[in-house]
Amino acid sequence: MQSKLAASLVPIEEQPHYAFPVLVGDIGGTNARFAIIDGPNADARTLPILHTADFPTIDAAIRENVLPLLDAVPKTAILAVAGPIDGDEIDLTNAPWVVRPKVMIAELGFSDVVVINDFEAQALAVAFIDDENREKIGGRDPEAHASRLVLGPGTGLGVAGLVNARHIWIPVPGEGGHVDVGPRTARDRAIFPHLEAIGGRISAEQLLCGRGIVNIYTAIARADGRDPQARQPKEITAAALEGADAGAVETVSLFATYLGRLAGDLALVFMARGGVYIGGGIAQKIMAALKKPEFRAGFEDKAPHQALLAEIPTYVLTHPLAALSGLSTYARSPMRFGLSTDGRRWQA
Ligand SMILES: Nc1ncnc2c1ncn2[C@@H]1O[C@H](COP(=O)(O)OP(=O)(O)OP(=O)(O)O)[C@@H](O)[C@H]1O
Repeated sequence: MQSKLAASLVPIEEQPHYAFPVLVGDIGGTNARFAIIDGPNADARTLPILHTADFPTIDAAIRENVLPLLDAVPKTAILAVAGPIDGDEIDLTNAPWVVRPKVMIAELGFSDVVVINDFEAQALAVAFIDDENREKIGGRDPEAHASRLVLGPGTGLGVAGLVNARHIWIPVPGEGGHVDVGPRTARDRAIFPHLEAIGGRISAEQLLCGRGIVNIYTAIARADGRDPQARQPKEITAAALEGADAGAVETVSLFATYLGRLAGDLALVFMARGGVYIGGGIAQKIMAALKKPEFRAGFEDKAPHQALLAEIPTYVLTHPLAALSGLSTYARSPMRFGLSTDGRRWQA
């Protein structure tokens, strides 16, 4: 009775319908991942991951390395991008690509192009996730219909909420990766002056992404009076997991603490009793470090709300292509989601 009422409240003309084949794409600052869905009941077939730096434009990447692998030109493209969607030319925040849906329709042969935020796509994935695709790190069982939160360090730091209302899941995108962060402990107060302020402040993304790992590592060295070595994020996390370099070990420990603190703050904002999910490329690679006490301690240490946070479960998303899986579920059954396509859908 209740679900019939809910369905009747969603005007049918507001529920999009997509023609197959549908190409789904997750376009990050470093990696571009695609999958093709041939029909409403077909499995998504994932295509080889491309590096954005290897192609001058997204159109060249699709024309040269996606379309030749397909039996037919996709009718629909649903793309998730790391960047604000405002108009017909969508710039990626951390890469030189520009997504031009009108040009894609004219030159690549698509009839329908939808562009959403990449963490909105992660939120779609979290709506119907199962235990196989997540690893729990602390907390009680989630409340099935309570709000959820997904955040993920990658090339940048993405954040989205996921709210259940009127029996559908509504992703809430935002720029939560750019909130201010500040020092709490004496050690933080020694390290923070050595972090570069941008526009007079330190934002979460300056600590919680690939570049952020390097920033923490460098600031620790400077705080300790050492010249920092130039190292890649993956070299620092590999050295930390081997226990080979004290600066690297502390970097990953602080990264886990800072990620836990931010996740806890945002869980309070969303009252995320449905669970907090850590996506992005880095979390899966440092799972062992996130399972140590620092992450949950940072998450729960929120007086006067420690008891509330202690109950909220945190997970690492272990699906290797979570955003694509969310986009695929959405392409097949958009009516299960409250995803607005206003200003984000272009049709031939
Ligand atoms: N083992 C590792 N440890 C730490 N950082 C890593 C590791 N491997 C890759 N990275 C960093 O992860 C980042 C890439 O993350 P990801 O794979 O999520 O890419 P992306 O989807 O293109 O990013 P985004 O969606 O944030 O733009 C790069 O900054 C890279 O240096």
